[in-house]
Amino acid sequence: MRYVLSPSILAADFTNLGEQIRLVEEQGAEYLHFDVMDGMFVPSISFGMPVLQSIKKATSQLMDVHLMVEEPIRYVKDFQNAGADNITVHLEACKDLRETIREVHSCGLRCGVSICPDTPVDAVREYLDDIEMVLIMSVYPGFGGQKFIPEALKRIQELREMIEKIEAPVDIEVDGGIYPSNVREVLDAGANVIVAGSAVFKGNPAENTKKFMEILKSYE
Ligand SMILES: O=C(CO)[C@@H](O)[C@H](O)COP(=O)(O)O
Repeated sequence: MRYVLSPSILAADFTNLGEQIRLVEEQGAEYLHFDVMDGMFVPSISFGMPVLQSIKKATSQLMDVHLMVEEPIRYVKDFQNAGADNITVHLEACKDLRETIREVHSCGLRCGVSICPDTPVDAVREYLDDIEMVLIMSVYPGFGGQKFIPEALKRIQELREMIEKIEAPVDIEVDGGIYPSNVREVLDAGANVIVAGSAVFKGNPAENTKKFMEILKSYE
């Protein structure tokens, strides 16, 4: 299994974004997590296609786009054109999740399905044969800098067992409140893609990424 860090630029210093991205890429972060918020599915509004388009030119990292928007199917092509590689949609936000997954795949992109902390893990079971990743939220989506919800660990374990049973090559990404101090618990539970915003970009992004990468490498 590959273990990957996906730094969430929501916590980055936007006056210095290019440089911050360079620092995390240099330390081996293979993905860049791009949180899109619409003010409807979640209360906050973040950024969209023009920002992704600029970032895409500045790095060779994989663009890991997390759409926290109502009816994300409306925006899949736009984010493909802007440079997305993975598109993750929320199960709770889609009228027709199967159609949304088809739309992501028809754009040639990897598809993730995300679930909020109160959505039963079992809700993703019927999609596991059709997607590349499940994103388990370990905070309520909408804001960076929140505290990790410990119940997420059981949910990760449950999902990993489900995935192993059907032998599907599905990544488990976990997002929210992850730091070097608790990332091992998340990995031990069965996650292999780690999103970290504050823990990477607050302080020294290079040093912070290095710490995460040392831990992730020790799992390979
Ligand atoms: O999607 C979200 C929040 O909705 C996350 O990607 C956060 O951006 C993670 O931030 P930290 O909890 O790591 O600060």
